[in-house]
Amino acid sequence: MSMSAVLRGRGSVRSGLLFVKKSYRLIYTQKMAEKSAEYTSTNGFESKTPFLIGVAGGTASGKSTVCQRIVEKLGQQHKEQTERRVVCISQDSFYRTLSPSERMRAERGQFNFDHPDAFDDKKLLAVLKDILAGKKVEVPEYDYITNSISPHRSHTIYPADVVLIEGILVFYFPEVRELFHMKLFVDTDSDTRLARRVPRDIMERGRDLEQVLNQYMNFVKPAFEEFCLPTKKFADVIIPRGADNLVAIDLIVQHISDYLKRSPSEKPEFASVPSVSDSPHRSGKSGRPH
Ligand SMILES: Nc1ncnc2c1ncn2[C@@H]1O[C@H](COP(=O)(O)OP(=O)(O)O)[C@@H](O)[C@H]1O
Ligand SMILES: O=c1ccn([C@@H]2O[C@H](COP(=O)(O)O)[C@@H](O)[C@H]2O)c(=O)[nH]1
Repeated sequence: MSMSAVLRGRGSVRSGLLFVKKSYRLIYTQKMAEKSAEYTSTNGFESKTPFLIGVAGGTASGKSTVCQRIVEKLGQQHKEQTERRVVCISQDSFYRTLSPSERMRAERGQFNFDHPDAFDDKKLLAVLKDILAGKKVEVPEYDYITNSISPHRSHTIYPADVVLIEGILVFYFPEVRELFHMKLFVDTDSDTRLARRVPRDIMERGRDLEQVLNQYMNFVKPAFEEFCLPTKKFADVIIPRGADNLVAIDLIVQHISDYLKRSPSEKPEFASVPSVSDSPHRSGKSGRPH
């Protein structure tokens, strides 16, 4: 693939960042290729550090699903944790511990979990730095029913080649943002996101309809507009329609794969990356309509 191949959709390239609106062709820009060559120094860490990818986007935009697709396409989903070369972390694991009065408000759906202050950004930064330093880290599991970190459940993240961290505000904190080698923004329209969040929160997060809608109107929507949406401008790649966008996901996977091959660190033995023409979308096997 030519280094100067440029995506020529209805997107635009500004200051080396790629803004993609609706249609895609190729996703490499000269700037991105140059950035690949700078892999050893882009975030101030040594060359053996993992390729760190931030995945931002509104609630229920499909961030986790996009990460899952990337893991699958890199052939990692069935590997043991210790063998995985691509791992995913959620920013939700870095919600801070609430005070007793905040906890009472949270139980009534009156705490703003979409505000940057709800996160322990210092801890998130420290953990990401440890990951970049090639250390094994423990990442707690967040419990949306108790609105707190599970005291007894955490995941060990072993040194990996690619680490994805997804969350509504992963691009909000400048020191965290600067660590990423690649920044993705999952751009799914608000109606779709709300339509997905309602059943998810009722079925998986122990809420009732009134609670979900009140929280959405009072906190989630205003905070998305104030804190999350403005971070879209930091993205290298914007993914319209989230996980439905198989073309974008294939191109990103291809880029990660190429990026890793070009780095001076160990060459990962990823499963072969399917070409765009192999994707289920193109071969008519897509499960989900656009
Ligand atoms: N492309 C899609 N089509 C249909 N449902 C989807 C799609 N992407 C995600 N979902 C569903 O929407 C909900 C939120 O998706 P998720 O990936 O967890 O979003 P996020 O991580 O941004 O909160 C989940 O129930 C998921 O199964
Ligand atoms: O205790 C909590 C913690 C978070 N939330 C909501 O979760 C979303 C972020 O998770 P996504 O998977 O990206 O949707 C955020 O909008 C919070 O409102 C919660 O309801 N309770």
